[in-house]
Amino acid sequence: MSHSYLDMINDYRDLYRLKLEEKNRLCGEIRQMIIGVATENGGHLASSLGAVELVVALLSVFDPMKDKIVFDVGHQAYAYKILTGRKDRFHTLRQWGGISGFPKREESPYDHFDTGHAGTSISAAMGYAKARDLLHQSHNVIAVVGDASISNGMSLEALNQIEELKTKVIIVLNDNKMSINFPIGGLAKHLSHLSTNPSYRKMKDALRSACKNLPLGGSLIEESLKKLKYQIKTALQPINMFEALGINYWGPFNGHNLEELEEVFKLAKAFDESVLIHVITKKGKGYAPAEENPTKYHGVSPKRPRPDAEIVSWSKACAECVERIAEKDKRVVCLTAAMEEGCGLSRFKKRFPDRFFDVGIAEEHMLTYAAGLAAGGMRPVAFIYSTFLQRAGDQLYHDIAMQKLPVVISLDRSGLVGEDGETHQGLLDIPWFKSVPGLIIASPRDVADMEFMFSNLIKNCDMPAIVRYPKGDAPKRLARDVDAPCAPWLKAEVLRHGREVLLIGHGGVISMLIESCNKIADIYNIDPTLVDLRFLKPLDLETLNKLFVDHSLVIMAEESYAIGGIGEQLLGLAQRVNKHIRWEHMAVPDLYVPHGAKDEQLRYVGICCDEVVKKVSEYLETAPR
Ligand SMILES: Cc1ncc(C[n+]2csc(CCOP(=O)(O)OP(=O)(O)O)c2C)c(N)n1
Ligand SMILES: CC(=O)[C@@H](O)[C@H](O)COP(=O)(O)O
Ligand SMILES: [Mg+2]
Repeated sequence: MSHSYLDMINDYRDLYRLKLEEKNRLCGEIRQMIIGVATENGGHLASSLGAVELVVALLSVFDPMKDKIVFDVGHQAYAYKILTGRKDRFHTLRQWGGISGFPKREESPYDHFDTGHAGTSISAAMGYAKARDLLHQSHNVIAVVGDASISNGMSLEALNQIEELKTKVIIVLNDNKMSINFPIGGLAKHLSHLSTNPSYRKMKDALRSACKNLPLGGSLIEESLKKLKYQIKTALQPINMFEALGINYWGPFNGHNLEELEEVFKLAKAFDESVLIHVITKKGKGYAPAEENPTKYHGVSPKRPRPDAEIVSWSKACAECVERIAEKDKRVVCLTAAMEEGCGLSRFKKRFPDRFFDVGIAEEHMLTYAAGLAAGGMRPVAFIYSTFLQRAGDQLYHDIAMQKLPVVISLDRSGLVGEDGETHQGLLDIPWFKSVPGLIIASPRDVADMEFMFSNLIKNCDMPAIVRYPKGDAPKRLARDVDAPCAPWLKAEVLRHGREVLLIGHGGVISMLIESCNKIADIYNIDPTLVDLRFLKPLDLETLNKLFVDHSLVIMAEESYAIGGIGEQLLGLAQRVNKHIRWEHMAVPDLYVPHGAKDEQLRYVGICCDEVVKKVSEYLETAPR
């Protein structure tokens, strides 16, 4: 499709040149660009398609060169990127060295706040607004937040404070009646009440008459705003949570009607208090498959050769493993924080609806709810991405581990995650949680060990535990004879008995270390030893100390930050038993790993076979032969 209007304009600054009808056509062209690039590169298709008119109207009324527009999660901001100077680079979306899939300050002066985790936009906008007031500046601050993200704890904490802060923030609530799946809870019901309540008709009429005075400005607008406030208050007699918190509520408006949106944004710009503008949009708008199935098209994967049907994802394998245990053990319940599909739980939900809980975007609540379930005699398994567990660190420590409650955290997307980039990497779970006393941390290399670990944890262990695994496909059996049993509980497993060079790893790096052993043997005629730690807490020091004594070079690899990694902990132990040992820790350095394919990220941080071989060659150059 030719992009005549998109070609006609450089960026948002040229929007004023387009008539309303032309702007609507521009929205169609922007949609086509988003569909084309996200289908190729992967990305958040449905959310961005639903926010096109919202973005065009915002950029027609506000100037992102001075006004601060903060997106919540930021996965709906593709049209914003296209219209703020990245139209010609949009085809590099989420690719290594390309533009990020989320707003990123270092990428553009128009991106005012880095986002990726839900619930941050209102707090950040309030900070921007208060700074503006204290510095006697006069720009506008706008938070764009979805109907599920506004239910996140952080959003509610911010909404609670906003009235007292006596500063003006414009909140655009983008209500498409969807999270990734359907939104849960009382707030979702309240929003649908607000969208359908007839008394809002009166308010919209009042808003419309106030808009008529806009061009005149001055005292007339003052007058009509005063009248507007009174009419809104009377119109909104039925409880409205935002009004109850002292926040002006306007809406609902049609989030695909450019004229209506621009009108209300202009009024909000002239208004002298914080206001929440409730807009109704369709997730996936303009692309029938995404409109029909916004869950499936929330995030689309980059085009890659189809893995063979045999291969199963870690998420699916773990969920099905827990499902089999739940068949026999009625105490087992599964929890997710709005990530049912991502964590592979849809089948569990269908089979055990009474033992499945989607708490919404509420990780903190999920963990302490799981603690209560465990205290009450259940065996909760909380499925959560490593990056999102960062939100619930204290709940894991204070509410679960300290009370020794048997909650199992099924920790998905641990390690490097690929195209979502910095905000979604799973690199902190080991440094943060290996210090939690009494917590078991398991890191299986294959499905066989994962099943052994979940089964033992749920059936025989009254301990809090994490089972961590990476994004992507799970090897059914790796370095394991067909009918060989799993290694003993809490023991490390020597996968290859060799000499001089010792490779240590766990979870997703084991297959790379196996490949490295073969290369080292071929090139240097050295037969390395390879150990799978399997358990990161407690560590199997008995096995490890014996190995440290007998080897002179140790290369320890893990997809975790080096600082606080297991490799850092083991170094001290190794030097105690063999002060001549040479130690190499292959882990993520002290930096944020940008978006791109996972193998590009692994090479960038040096967790790869070539790096292992290089370290062995450097060692051989100096080691006495
Ligand atoms: C703290 C946190 N938990 C979970 C997620 C995963 N996530 C990304 S978008 C999303 C749904 C957001 O729904 P909504 O705010 O309504 O935006 P929409 O996608 O409908 O436009 C979720 C759960 C996240 N980004 N951050
Ligand atoms: C925006 C967001 O946080 C989620 O959509 C996340 O991108 C899902 O990640 P996966 O694609 O790995 O399930
Ligand atoms: Mg939504």
